[in-house]
Amino acid sequence: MKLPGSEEMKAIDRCAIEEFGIPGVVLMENAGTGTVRLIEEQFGPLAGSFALIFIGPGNNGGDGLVIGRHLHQRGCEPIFFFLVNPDSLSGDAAVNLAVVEKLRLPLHVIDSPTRVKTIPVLFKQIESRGKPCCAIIDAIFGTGLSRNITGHFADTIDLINGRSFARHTPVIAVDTPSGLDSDTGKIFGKCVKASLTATFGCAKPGQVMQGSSAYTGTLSIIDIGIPPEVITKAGINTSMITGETASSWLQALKRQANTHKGTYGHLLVLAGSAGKTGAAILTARGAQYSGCGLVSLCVPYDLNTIFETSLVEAMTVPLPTSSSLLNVSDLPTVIKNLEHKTAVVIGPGLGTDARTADLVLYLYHSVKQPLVVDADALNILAKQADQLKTPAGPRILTPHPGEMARLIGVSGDSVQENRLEAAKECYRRFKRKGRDLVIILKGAGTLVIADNDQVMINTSGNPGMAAGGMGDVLSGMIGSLLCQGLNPTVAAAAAVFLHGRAGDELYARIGQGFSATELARNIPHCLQTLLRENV
Ligand SMILES: NC(=O)C1=CN([C@@H]2O[C@H](COP(=O)(O)OP(=O)(O)OC[C@H]3O[C@@H](n4cnc5c(N)ncnc54)[C@H](O)[C@@H]3O)[C@@H](O)[C@H]2O)[C@H](O)CC1
Ligand SMILES: [K+]
Repeated sequence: MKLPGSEEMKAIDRCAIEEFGIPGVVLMENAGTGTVRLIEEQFGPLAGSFALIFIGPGNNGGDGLVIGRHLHQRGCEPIFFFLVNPDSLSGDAAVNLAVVEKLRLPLHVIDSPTRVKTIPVLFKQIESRGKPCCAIIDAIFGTGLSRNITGHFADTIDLINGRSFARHTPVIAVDTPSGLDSDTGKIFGKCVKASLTATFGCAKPGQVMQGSSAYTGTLSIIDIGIPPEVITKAGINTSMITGETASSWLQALKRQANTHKGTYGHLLVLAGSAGKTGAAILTARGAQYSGCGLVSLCVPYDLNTIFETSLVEAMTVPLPTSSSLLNVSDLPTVIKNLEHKTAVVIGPGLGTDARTADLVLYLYHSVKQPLVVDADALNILAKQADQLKTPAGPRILTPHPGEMARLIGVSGDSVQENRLEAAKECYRRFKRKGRDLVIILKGAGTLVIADNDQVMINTSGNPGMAAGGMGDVLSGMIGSLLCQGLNPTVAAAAAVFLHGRAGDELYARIGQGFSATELARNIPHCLQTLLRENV
């Protein structure tokens, strides 16, 4: 499902209107009627009630005028609060203003902080007539918002969010909550907190970023009649990873009768050190439970017994000179064990000792197979970010925000403030000509950036997964999907969704507090469900 940014949405609008001849006022009408239908579906019949509709300066306001007119059609009285002088409206919004004026629907001009203060009194007067308020409609700003919200606009948003009246009345955001940056999910100073967002044509990247759901509430996409050819023509490279897309990708894992464990690949895991053997064990379990044929681990010699007793199905290669951590002195043994492997995972629980770092850097450059680089291996790479040469094969980097900060040399806060930009910067820094690169920025709304700057935003996952070990399981799952034949981009994106969905099933069933081990154990059931969904 495509996620056009604000400029791409404008181009889609223009294309629908100018190339395909669909009048803008028709798109606006569809936006309005679609929103009213959604309100009725979600909140029941509207007759005999009233709605407050906040109108802004642009076409978002125009949508609000259409919504008000159709509420009127349904016996719900629209009370328009214009945050600008109505005469300043132009284009399709002005067309709809003229209709509202001919219908003599009530409107108030609230174009100053003083007038904003009169809204609670106005509300009480309207409510005293005995009708309930069915909705508060935010048609102030949409994708045209371009700077921080100030003045009476800001006061109005504060009023909507902190109102003492109609506390239980749903706030419906038109196209997007006013104040939310449709591209990044950042807030332009203030932002409406909606119960429901009716967005037009496509969802926008900022609406599905980490933390955006606090402002969008339930996000519902309204079809306003934009032909799919227009969306395709727009060449949008940001999309959502949904159950539907993951299910279609995962069909490739369906097993044929005449197959054996070798059919499903052999993953080599380079992970673990004294005190952090669990990370390596979780990586192996993530691989095994997502269907990898064989899993082998190169581990420090002295820790081998721990792995052998913990991982019955996996094989271990105790590295002779690595006592408690992986040591570059064992490179010949590692190189020998790379033979006949389908994919490699390096990093979980490795530590960042100089002897380990030398091994990581050598393997980052020389491993021909797809290599998943996670955890401490990322921290080691970060120290050499500018010296890295072209690697011998595809690379999948899986940083959490802190590791991302180290990889691109910024603070953790700035990564979280603009996750999309951080992930793109990381991609630019590590991308080498002729080599597949995938960057996964983990966290709520995990981002997957792959070749040709294709950006995917994950829609599965939940706060119950904010616990140690979850990333280790994911790295094994990516390695496993690579071993089963998915290409690096699809393996990364499908694993990210499957990982989050496995967590969602546990979160729904037992709430927070489940472990990474339990999540890994839940992968087969989750995979089975997704494989069924596509049939
Ligand atoms: N295909 C579609 O998705 C359709 C979308 N529609 C709606 O149109 C808006 C986008 O309309 P636009 O006029 O470009 O922008 P806005 O309505 O969001 O208004 C922006 C308006 O406000 C000014 N402005 C920007 N920032 C600020 C600020 N901080 N303070 C004050 N004023 C600000 C700016 O100059 C603009 O004039 C889209 O979201 C949909 O709701 C169509 O109606 C149907 C097709
Ligand atoms: K809005």
